Amino acid sequence: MSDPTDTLVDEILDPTRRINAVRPGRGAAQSDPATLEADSISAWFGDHKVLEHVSLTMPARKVTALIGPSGCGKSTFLRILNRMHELVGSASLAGRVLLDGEDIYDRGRRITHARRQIGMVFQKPNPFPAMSIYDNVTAGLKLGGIKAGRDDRDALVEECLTKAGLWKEVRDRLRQPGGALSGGQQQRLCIARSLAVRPRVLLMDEPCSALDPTSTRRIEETIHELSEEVTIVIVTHNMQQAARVSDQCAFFLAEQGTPGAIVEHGPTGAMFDSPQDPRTTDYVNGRFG
Ligand SMILES: Nc1ncnc2c1ncn2[C@@H]1O[C@H](COP(=O)(O)OP(=O)(O)OP(=O)(O)O)[C@@H](O)[C@H]1O
Repeated sequence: MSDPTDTLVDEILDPTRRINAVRPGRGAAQSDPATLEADSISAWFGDHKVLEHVSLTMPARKVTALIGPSGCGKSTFLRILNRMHELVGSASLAGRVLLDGEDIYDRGRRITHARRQIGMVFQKPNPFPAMSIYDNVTAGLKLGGIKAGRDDRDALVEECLTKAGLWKEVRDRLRQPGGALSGGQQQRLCIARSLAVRPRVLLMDEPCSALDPTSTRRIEETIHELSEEVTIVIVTHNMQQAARVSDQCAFFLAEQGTPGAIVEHGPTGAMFDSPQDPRTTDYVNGRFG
């Protein structure tokens, strides 16, 4: 796993982002939720093939859950969706990832272009612990040397913390360190930080696995509230969570040493109530994995 801070820095290095980043509520065209489409993705670490011909459409304004047993390639697939996979030295891939029809892997397309439009929230909350809550949200702007007036920054901080469901809890202590928040609050702060650069897609890699049930519920509410603002793709091991938060699910499986592939995908209700493949039935009913 690469250092998420690098991603954050990369996300905001393009100065064309300036207007959208600092003007809450404007720049709708560039920050509208996008449809993400994986087209026949295969992936390797060295000569170990871990994904084979994975195709999946993740529609705009919907929550897509990636489910499946450990090691079937869910996180690898997620990292391919915002070009983080290529940060691993031995990693390679084939296939295309289309963001509203444009391949993020096209020659000549900068890696930063994908990263700033497709944000990521990690398993373990990773705010800058000594930095204030306020500065955590605006960290991306500062690291990129993007200048914003005080009023714009204040508005952006309030907007992003509100969207992340944290504003009411921290509005009176914005100058306190991010590290002083609870685990669940830290994760929502990380979501707010991701939103500050106005991504069109938000990838979440088991965002609740380090959190207690109450914080988990709060993050799930946040995911629900955000889905109108940004396309969401979430990896989760928790079947109840997948059922609660997602509109559609994709079930990944790597059988007997074969690379991971999607066994079945579809609307979440159908995946849980009437799966087509017996392996999906067994997995969603907790018979393996
Ligand atoms: N950096 C890496 N170098 C080499 N192999 C890796 C690397 N990351 C993952 N793999 C391998 O790729 C395969 C898929 O791993 P991945 O983490 O994508 O699965 P996963 O479904 O997300 O698992 P989990 O649910 O346990 O997180 C596994 O065999 C894993 O060992």
